[in-house]
Amino acid sequence: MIAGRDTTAGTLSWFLYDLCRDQRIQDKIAREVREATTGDHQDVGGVQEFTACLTEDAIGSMHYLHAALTETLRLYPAVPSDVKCCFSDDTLPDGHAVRREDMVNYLPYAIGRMKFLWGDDAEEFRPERWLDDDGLFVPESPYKFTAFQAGPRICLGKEFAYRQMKIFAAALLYLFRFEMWERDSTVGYRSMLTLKMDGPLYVRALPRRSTGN
Ligand code: HEM
Repeated sequence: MIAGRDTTAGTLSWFLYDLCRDQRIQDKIAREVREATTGDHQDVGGVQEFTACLTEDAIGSMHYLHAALTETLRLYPAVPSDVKCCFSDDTLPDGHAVRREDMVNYLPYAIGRMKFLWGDDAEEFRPERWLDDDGLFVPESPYKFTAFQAGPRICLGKEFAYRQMKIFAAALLYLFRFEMWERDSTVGYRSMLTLKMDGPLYVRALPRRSTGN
């Protein structure tokens, strides 16, 4: 339940929060979703007609949405801290010696915000950092972007999670524009097994097509 549900649900909450704080990015994703699905035909009807346009190809072509979800996971990794147990005496890449049965924690939350890895704007939500000059998504090494862990025990549901989140986000952003209920309000986090918000996220949902964006 935690692996498959709290992770994606929590990530989508942080994603919505990020988009409420930057309407430019939100509108850009909504445009990409529209172009990839219904194109110029803006009046496809309701959610059922829209989801019929969400083909494999359409979802696969949403590079900016993919980048925005990845950027959300960089800043708000669903598993913010992960613990491992050493099978044998070893030396970590930085020269640190560990002994058999030592516990080692790594912190995707901290790693995702390190300036020496991500640049001076590491704390900024900027999906563009994941795109090449043609707007195509460029993945990072899982040893740098650690939200899904790395190596043989990397998250088994990673591709499924992206697909699920992209479908959900695309439907929401095609139909609605979201803004914070109280302008400029912020939320903090509670670090549990997964990264939770420390309170409710109050947002306002406005029908998007009537806004022209
Ligand atoms: C945003 C979504 C998700 C994130 C960030 C995430 C992250 C992770 C992380 C960090 C681990 C490694 C935990 C550890 O062993 O220390 C993991 C493992 C795993 N995840 Fe996910 N996960 C997500 C969604 C999902 C979904 C949707 C599923 C299933 C449909 C899933 C299935 C699994 C499974 C089965 C493992 C264990 C893999 C193994 O030990 O070989 N995850 N995930």
